Amino acid sequence: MSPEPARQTSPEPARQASSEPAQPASPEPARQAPGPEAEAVIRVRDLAVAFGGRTIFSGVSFDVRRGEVFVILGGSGCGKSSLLKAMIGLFPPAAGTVEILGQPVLSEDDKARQALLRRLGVMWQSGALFGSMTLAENVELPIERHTRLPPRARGEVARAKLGVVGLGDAAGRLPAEISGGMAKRAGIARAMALDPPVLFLDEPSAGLDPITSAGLDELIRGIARDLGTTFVVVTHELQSILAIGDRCIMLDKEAKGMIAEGDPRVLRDTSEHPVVRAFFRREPMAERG
Ligand SMILES: Nc1ncnc2c1ncn2[C@@H]1O[C@H](COP(=O)(O)OP(=O)(O)OP(=O)(O)O)[C@@H](O)[C@H]1O
Repeated sequence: MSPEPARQTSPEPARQASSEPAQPASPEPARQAPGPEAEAVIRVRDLAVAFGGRTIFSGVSFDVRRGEVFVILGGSGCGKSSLLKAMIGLFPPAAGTVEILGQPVLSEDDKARQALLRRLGVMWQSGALFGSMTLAENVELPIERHTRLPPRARGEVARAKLGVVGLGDAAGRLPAEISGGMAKRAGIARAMALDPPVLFLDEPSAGLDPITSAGLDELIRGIARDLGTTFVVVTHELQSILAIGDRCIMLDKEAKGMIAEGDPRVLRDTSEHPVVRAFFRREPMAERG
């Protein structure tokens, strides 16, 4: 796989003059998001998902641009995880198409489909590590399955990936010997094992305390910035959305579709949609329906 072009980064914010009062650290990205001119690495068009005749959502269309952190958000049960699964072709949608890296995810050509899947890294919310294997062995698994690298080289790649997520010293530990935050990091390292240009993360902060969650957000932003990886992240953690998201879409259970798209900070500050406002401002919603 050819290396991805480096992410365009914004210059560091100017240092404050010493006479200015210290500002609290902003949770918001201090970097330039890829603009509309950036290539779309994912194109979702008119997507609908239904289970047993029940439509979860329909008419969902958006692009994910190269190098951005794209967030799928919305309340419980609106179909975020189902959208993620449909995007990577785990099941056929009721309608619509998804193209990733210029290829349809549900290509009839099985070889092409497998080759595309190999280029996508996925970390599931429930994506537990294998308990009997060390972290390094867990990360080695996809390398062993999909490459012909000899064991020693596999081990080196696995340790390098663990180094990227700050677990270089924990390569020999078992999952039971590490914290929940470390396990998420190890899951990201495993998802990165084959250097995917696109990483999908399903609820990465679920079950983490706010400080550990903020550390994970930093990691995601760092990988996007330094390696140019494109992220698609499902989450309903407001802090995370504002910290990592370049752009987002919001799904809604009642609308059975998308109710907002854009920069999450702009949506927070300007959206007139009652559900979007309630979500970003943590306002209670009146009963709907
Ligand atoms: N394989 C399936 N078969 C039948 N129904 C399903 C299946 N997967 C999901 N659903 C239903 O689809 C709806 C959306 O589920 P989904 O998990 O995609 O929502 P979500 O927004 O990710 O929710 P949460 O934030 O609670 O994880 C739910 O009503 C769920 O029960």
